[in-house]
Order: sequence, then C-alpha cells, then structure tokens
Amino acid sequence: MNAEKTTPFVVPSLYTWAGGQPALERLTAVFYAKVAQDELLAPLFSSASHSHAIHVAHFLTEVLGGPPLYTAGDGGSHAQMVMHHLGRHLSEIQRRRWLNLLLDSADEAGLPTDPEFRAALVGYLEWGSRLAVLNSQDGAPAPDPAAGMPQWGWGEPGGPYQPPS
Ligand code: HEM
Repeated sequence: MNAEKTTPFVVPSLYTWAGGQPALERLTAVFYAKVAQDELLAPLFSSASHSHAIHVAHFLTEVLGGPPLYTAGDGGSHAQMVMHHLGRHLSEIQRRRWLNLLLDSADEAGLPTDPEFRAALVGYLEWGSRLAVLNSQDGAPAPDPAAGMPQWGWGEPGGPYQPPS
C-alpha cells in the first residue's frame, strides 16, 4: 500500500504572514518618518505622543490576527482608536496621502508582496481609513465603548497562493 502522507496547509493569520510584530513595527516606524516629512499629514500628527507609532503597530497586530497588544497591552479599545479621530475633519486628500504613504512603507519595510496578502492589506486599509475620515466629521456618532476590535482575514483570495496539485 502506498499511502502518501501530505501535510494539510494551514492558512496563517495576516499577522503571521506579514512577518509578525517586528514587521508591523518596521512598517509604522517607516510610515511615521514619512508622515513627519509630508506637508499634508505632518500638521495632523504634530502633537502625537512618542509611542504613537508603536500603538498603531499594536492596533494593526490585533486586527490582523496577532496577540491583543492594543487592548490588553496598551489598555486601548476600538472606541478609543475612534476617539483619536473625532473632530479632526480629515479630508479625502489627506486619507489618500495617508494610504499612499502606508503602502510605500509596506514596500520599504519588506512586507510580503504576494497579490493575496496585498489585496487583504489594502482592503483593510481602505476600510479603516475611510471609517477614520467618517468618524472625524462633525456629527459622527459617539463610538460604542462595548464594540470589539475588528478582525481582518484573507477575504476572497482565502490565503496565500497554493499551486494547483
Ligand atoms: C486603518 C486606518 C487607521 C487606523 C488603524 C488608525 C489607527 C489609529 C490609532 C490606533 C490611533 C491612536 C494611537 C495612539 O494611541 O497613540 C490613531 C490616532 C490618530 N490617527 Fe489614525 N488610524 C487610521 C487612519 C487614519 C487616517 C486615514 C488618518 C489621517 C488622514 C489618521 C489620523 C490620525 C490622527 C491625527 C491621530 C491622533 C494623533 C495624536 O495622538 O495626536 N488615522 N489612529
């Protein structure tokens, strides 16, 4: 009998596929260095704390399927993240610059470039950045303190590319 054993492919979280904590910390470090040089975005972040980049890396960690570094580690919550954007009147032009710089930073920080990962990453960043703009306008509803953190997965591609067997 020739029972060939194959190891089933286990789909990793986006966090793991991205390269884990070091990769996300590299991403936000590169990103906020760019933001500081950007005429449209620098004024928005002029009073941000020194731990801002690390907090955002922790937030992304949690959303992309890693450990709860933002909620358990930093004592944050989804509502607190939303509150950071309230009343800031972010524009579409600022949002698009923010997104462009983040995607440039993903390249420079060496995040995976495979189509499946990048499609999922862009999907989250489009969603989250558009929500940030909506939440920053006058009349935006107060965030729900009980709301959990979003969890982002691979979406339609379903996981990293597997060649047909
Ligand atoms: C997926 C999209 C986004 C995520 C996950 C996100 C996440 C966060 C988080 C976690 C904080 C709080 C950080 C801390 O505790 O220090 C924050 C603050 C902030 N975010 Fe965002 N954000 C997003 C989109 C945007 C966009 C598109 C803009 C502007 C164009 C923006 C502007 C800001 C500003 C101005 C602050 C406050 C900085 C300060 O503390 O002074 N965010 N964001």
